[in-house]
Amino acid sequence: MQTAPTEMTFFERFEADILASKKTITIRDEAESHYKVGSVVDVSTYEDDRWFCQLKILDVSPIQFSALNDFHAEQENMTLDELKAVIHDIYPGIEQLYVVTYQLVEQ
Ligand SMILES: CC(=O)Nc1cc[nH]c(=O)n1
Repeated sequence: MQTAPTEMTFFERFEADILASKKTITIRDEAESHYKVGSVVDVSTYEDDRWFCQLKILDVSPIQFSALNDFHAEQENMTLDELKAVIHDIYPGIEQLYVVTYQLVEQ
């Protein structure tokens, strides 16, 4: 049994959108999908491990790369083409992914 992670990292380029609640989901691979619904996680930048917020995990649901749609893109504050390119860059060739839906915890 795996323990649920209490931390999450994002690339710096996503920080402003997360803090403005314009990006309300993240799409991760299986290894990064074990978040517990209802938990609050500390969020840091991937590049320099700088803490910048807490997020409450609202949902974790499986999604196939080929099933990503405009609603996912809207929740990522991207076009669908941009989202698919980003996810393909981060997780090349991975079809089974997970949508992690979260809410910014106001500090
Ligand atoms: C660091 C990292 O993997 N960040 C990701 C990955 C997928 N989506 C996202 O928003 N951020």
